[in-house]
Amino acid sequence: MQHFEQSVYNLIVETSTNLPGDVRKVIQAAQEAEDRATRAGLSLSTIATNIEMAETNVSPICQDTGMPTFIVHTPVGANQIIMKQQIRSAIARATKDGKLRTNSVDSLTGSNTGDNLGPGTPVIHFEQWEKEDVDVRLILKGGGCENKNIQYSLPAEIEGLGKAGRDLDGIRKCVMHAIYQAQGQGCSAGFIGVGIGGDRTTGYELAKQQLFRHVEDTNPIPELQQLEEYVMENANKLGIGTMGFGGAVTLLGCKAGVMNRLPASFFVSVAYNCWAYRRQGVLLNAESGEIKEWIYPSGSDTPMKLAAADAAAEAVTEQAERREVVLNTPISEEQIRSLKVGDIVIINGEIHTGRDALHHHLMSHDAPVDLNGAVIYHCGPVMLKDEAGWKVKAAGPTTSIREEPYQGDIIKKFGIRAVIGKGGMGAKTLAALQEHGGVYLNAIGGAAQYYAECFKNVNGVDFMEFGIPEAMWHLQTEGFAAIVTMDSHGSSLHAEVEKDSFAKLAQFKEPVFK
Ligand SMILES: O=C(O)C[C@H](O)C(=O)O
Ligand code: SF4
Repeated sequence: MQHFEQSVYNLIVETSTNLPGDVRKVIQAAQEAEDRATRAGLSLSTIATNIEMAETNVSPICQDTGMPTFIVHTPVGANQIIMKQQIRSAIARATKDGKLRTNSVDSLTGSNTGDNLGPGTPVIHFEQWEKEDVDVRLILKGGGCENKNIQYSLPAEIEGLGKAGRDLDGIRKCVMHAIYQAQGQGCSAGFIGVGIGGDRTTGYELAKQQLFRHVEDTNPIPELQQLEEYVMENANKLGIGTMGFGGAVTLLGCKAGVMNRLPASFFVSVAYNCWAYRRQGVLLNAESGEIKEWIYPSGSDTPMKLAAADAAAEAVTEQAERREVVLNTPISEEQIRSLKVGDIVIINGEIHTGRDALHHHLMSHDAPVDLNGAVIYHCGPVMLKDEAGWKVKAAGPTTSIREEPYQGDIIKKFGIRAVIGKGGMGAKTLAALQEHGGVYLNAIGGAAQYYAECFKNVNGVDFMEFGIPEAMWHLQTEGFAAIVTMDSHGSSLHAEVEKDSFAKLAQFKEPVFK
């Protein structure tokens, strides 16, 4: 097994940087289905470009490289203790090389271990089988989409859909609601794994296991095949679209599995995965540990480029028609008040990253830099340091709604004019934007390579003690494009899409499966 560790390292790098062919195909199909002149269409071409960039740069597709979760099948008698040690060293090495973000955080102290190792991380499941080879599969599922997982206990009264019983039709309602409640916050268009039955723990596990299925496969259980087909036919009618901007494509895949349950329990667990659906696998020679074959089609065989170049050309034409405003930091109130939902903003100058730990801190402390007229970017980047200093390796937006309890107060306290993130924010922030004169700018979630290119220099960093993702990075920025989705006049695209999709959810109320 001398090559085992290297093979696992290669698997990690491939999973983080090269989206598999079956996933790429459905993203391409979404591009075809979506009107390219819309916000959703433009976002999909950015996503396609980002997928290509990650492959070329051998850098993370999305900065959130998730909870590394391995499922390993070994021949009887194989030494699992050594395998576990080697998986852990491969994880630490991939982290050091900037292929994974430092994602393992002490839940009590908040300190980041810095190497992705710690109690519970990475997750490794072993299973023995009677074959000769070792099968290692890995999924990197990010925190934003993980937060949109949901579990239902039937029978239940489901918001917008009424009564859901302990039958296939009740399950159908849970799944439709799960897609609705994710809105754009899990970086739609997404994939869902559904686990029917089990207990609360095994139900979620079953849901996540479904994400290891091939996108094109067919469910062998007729009822579940029917369910999957129904969901694929109907989910897009919710109109949530890419990043929750509204649009024709909301869901890219649905896979359901079933297991027995206790008489008293009936759980339906849904694992939501963003478009950055990073999972791969390798079959290894059990003697040498060398890779014999890859389990999922390689992304390199399905280039996004044609589609990306084509769409980019159209996007240029489109941008000529769309209002585009260039803003240099610090930004004045007058400039902000002139912006409306739908405008595209291009930001130049220094901006500052800030997410959960920073927002909490700023509630009761001063800021280390002047934030008057500033732009805060909800982002936890992948950073690497060499002799020349820090470099941004991947830097897409994080889900903004987590900052909802703080954002309005912080905007007013420090005089911030723009907040960049994804998925939108709530009523409290909207009111603060209106009162103080601020905007919320939505960037494309997961497009971490695309945005990393906009950061020309790392001017400085504060709060390194929060760990790399949570630190406050001061970034010299050029040409960062984002869409105004909440303005200073009380308009919010997110509130609109949520309201529209809720109205559309009601069409799925009547029973379908008897
Ligand atoms: O932690 C992050 O960088 C992003 C997260 O995956 C999110 O979707 O909010
Ligand atoms: S930022 Fe979006 S694409 Fe990246 S892990 Fe989170 S949900 Fe997925």
